[in-house]
Amino acid sequence: MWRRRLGALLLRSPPSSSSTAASSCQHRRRHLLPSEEPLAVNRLARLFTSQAGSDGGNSQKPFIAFVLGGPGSGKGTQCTKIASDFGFAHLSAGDLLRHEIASGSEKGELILDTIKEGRIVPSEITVELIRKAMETSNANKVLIDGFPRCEENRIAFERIVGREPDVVVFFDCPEDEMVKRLLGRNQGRVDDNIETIKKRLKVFESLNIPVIDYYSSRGKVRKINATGTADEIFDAVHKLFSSLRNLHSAGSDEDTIFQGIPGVCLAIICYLFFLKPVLTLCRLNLLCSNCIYTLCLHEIIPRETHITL
Ligand SMILES: Nc1ncnc2c1ncn2[C@@H]1O[C@H](COP(=O)(O)OP(=O)(O)OP(=O)(O)O)[C@@H](O)[C@H]1O
Ligand SMILES: Nc1ccn([C@@H]2O[C@H](COP(=O)(O)O)[C@@H](O)[C@H]2O)c(=O)n1
Repeated sequence: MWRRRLGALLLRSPPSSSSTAASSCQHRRRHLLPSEEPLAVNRLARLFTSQAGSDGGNSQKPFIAFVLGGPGSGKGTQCTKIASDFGFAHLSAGDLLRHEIASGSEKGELILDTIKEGRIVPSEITVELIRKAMETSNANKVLIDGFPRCEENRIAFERIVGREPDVVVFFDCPEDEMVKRLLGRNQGRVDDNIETIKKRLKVFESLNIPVIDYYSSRGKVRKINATGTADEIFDAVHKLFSSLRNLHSAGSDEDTIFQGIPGVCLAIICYLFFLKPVLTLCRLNLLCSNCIYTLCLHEIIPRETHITL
């Protein structure tokens, strides 16, 4: 796997088409034409890609945004807009669970009872549905809406999917506004009644807020004020995602990422050639053992260690 990653680091990627508490939780680029490639880059690329496999698919890990907020804070509404403007696949944990009920699966009854009670479905079930949906979508940018709802969800995702999110978007909305929105939703949901809504709000406070706090401590949370009209909120969301896209051009359809050129000389050659900054592996500007270690063991170099010239 790390070999594929090494290859991806130096190869140009082709433009892609646009594309309350559960029982368990309660326990708490720019394209280089081949002929134009500078010699040094060519050599380096060969060095890495001679070992790299080609799977012909989306070998990049997807950019993952978790979208959190209380019930009725507008997560689903905003995710639809984000997906449409930024080409994300929108995976709603609640929708996946409701589809599972509708499919007549043997887990359906347990899921329905749990949703009616406003509690959280066992993480293994939800994470497996998300994992399958991610695999099916094969998207390079994924919004996971309404997940993780508790620490158990979060830990199960990290274990089963083997990833942390790139960013966590938190829609911050006052309770009375959320209740008003849910009571007016009119989509026939079994949990849009005042009794269940009160339970969901309690679960949000007791189980979901700690997850948001956890990701805050890791610098991943971007809080959005979720009051105002959906369009007003989306203005802020749009700004946020525009800046994320610029920061991590991962998955951007227009920009080809060219990253991972080790060595300041190569980075300068690339800069002159591409007339744009090139990401380098580390501040030492050498393909030193630390970078190799990071590549091999973690398959990806943390974005925080990338620098632009
Ligand atoms: N900014 C807004 N102002 C008023 N109503 C809104 C706003 N955003 C969404 N709504 C409405 O509020 C209701 C709940 O919105 P939405 O389904 O997006 O919330 P959610 O956070 O996904 O809820 P849940 O967690 O229950 O799925 C919907 O009827 C939606 O049309
Ligand atoms: N990670 C999750 C997400 C949702 N649920 C259950 O589904 C209900 C509805 O979810 P929405 O995101 O559509 O509001 C929610 O109240 C939970 O019962 C879950 O268990 N785990």
